Amino acid sequence: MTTLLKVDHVSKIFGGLKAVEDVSMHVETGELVALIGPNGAGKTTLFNALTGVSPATEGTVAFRVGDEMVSLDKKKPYQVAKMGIARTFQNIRLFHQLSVRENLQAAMTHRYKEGFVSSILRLPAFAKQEALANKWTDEILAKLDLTDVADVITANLPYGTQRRIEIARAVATDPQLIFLDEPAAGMNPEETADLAHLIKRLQTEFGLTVVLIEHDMSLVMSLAERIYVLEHGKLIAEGTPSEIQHNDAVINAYLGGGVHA
Ligand SMILES: Nc1ncnc2c1ncn2[C@@H]1O[C@H](COP(=O)(O)OP(=O)(O)OP(=O)(O)O)[C@@H](O)[C@H]1O
Repeated sequence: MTTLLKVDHVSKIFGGLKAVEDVSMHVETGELVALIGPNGAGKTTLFNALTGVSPATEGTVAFRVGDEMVSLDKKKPYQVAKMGIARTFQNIRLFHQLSVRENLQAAMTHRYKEGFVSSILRLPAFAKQEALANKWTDEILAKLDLTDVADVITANLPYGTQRRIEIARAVATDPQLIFLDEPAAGMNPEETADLAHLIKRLQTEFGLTVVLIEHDMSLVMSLAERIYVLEHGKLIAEGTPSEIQHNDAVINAYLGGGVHA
């Protein structure tokens, strides 16, 4: 196994609040890892620190590019995306007035190598790129069962489908690593079962490394190979689903909520 993402002693402070405190973790290439913890534990803050959305106050983050581990510190979200890291958000952030296809194509723009002049003059090289992007879009739409709704305005689609489109859009950026922030939030049991299948496919079929924040414990326990647990900004445990379910510190953190699948 090779390490794809390495997080060393990351902290994030908001005013006087240490939302994330001295977190170190690693993600191996091809793994499906979950990050869990009670409400307000700092999970989204950590995702934001790792993806340049709201940089860490302290610590370092490195991502593998070829044989090298490259620092993500001070990188802007678009630079992080270009390096091969995609993410979805807890609250859906699609272009709601655009079609599904247009949402995916907007996510692909950094794949275009041709410049502005080539694009406005519609030079042959640009037309070739555009044809390739259309082909990629069709492939992703088909693989994520979205072909039937490709030309529908996303605002008019059910919530579960919008969540799937968010994942499709993240896939369209051609990432190596994908962060999913509470993808099952607000889904009914049937949608959640479909989602679990899709997340597994991201790993097995699309060859992606997946890091998942999720409150649905049965989803986490059935999908994750390894789990990190945050409480009050600190990592309190790391292990396999079975180890986590029997970890006293984790059971205490969830007391009343239940960590069992
Ligand atoms: N921009 C911000 N400014 C100040 N405090 C913040 C900010 N963002 C988050 N926090 C605080 O940081 C702590 C961690 O929040 P965060 O959203 O990361 O937790 P979480 O584990 O993702 O929670 P949930 O599971 O409820 O989504 C909380 O106390 C929250 O109020």
